[in-house]
Amino acid sequence: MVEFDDTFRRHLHELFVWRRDVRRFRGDPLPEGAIDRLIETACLSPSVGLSQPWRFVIVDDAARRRNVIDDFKACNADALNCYSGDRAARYATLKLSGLEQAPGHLAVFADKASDIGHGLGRATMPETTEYSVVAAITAMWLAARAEGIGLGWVSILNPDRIHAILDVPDTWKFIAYLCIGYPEVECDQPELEQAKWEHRRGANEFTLRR
Ligand SMILES: Cc1cc2c(cc1C)N(C[C@H](O)[C@H](O)[C@H](O)COP(=O)(O)O)c1[nH]c(=O)[nH]c(=O)c1N2
Repeated sequence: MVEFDDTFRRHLHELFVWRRDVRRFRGDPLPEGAIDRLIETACLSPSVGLSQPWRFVIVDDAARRRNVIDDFKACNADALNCYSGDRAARYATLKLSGLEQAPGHLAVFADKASDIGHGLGRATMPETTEYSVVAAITAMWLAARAEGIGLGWVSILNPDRIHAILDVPDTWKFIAYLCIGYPEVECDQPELEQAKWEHRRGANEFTLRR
């Protein structure tokens, strides 16, 4: 039996407050096995029918990393073109990935064809497979922060292109590309809020009572 006391709860809350999406990484490498440890923690996450549909690809190959960075640049240029005026000018100043600096690159997929879990919970909501993978990424994000390691989620990518670059099975759906490394700074405020792109709103704005 494990009990969590008030001190732990306070620290846990601090972990939620101080977890950040990190795009600015220091150059120093991650300790040996750090990404493997994060993956092991991620595998403790809830998953529909205990299907554990998460699939991880540690991307170390320099040519594949370069191709991912090139894809990000192309997608980010396209995204910029979707804005105009002041919003476009502001978008252009944002740093939206740490792909070039991050010592760790980790792609995460959802295996849509796996029999693990025997389909339990997925019949009416097949998208619960993807939800399970996102739950695992969240666990990894927090576990990383607890070790002082920063994680940045990059979605400004073309999923088909990432599939081809990483040469993974067709049944794997691309969920996330994660940059992992030590952050340049720690902060309790989202970078997009600091950049005045958007501000964080409170729970009352998103909660209904019926
Ligand atoms: C599914 C998904 C996809 C993305 C993100 C997040 C999530 C959940 N975020 C990070 C996002 O901007 C960030 O979480 C919010 O701005 C809130 O900041 P904190 O995470 O609290 O620091 C993100 N950030 C970024 O710079 N480039 C990106 O492509 C993405 N993509």
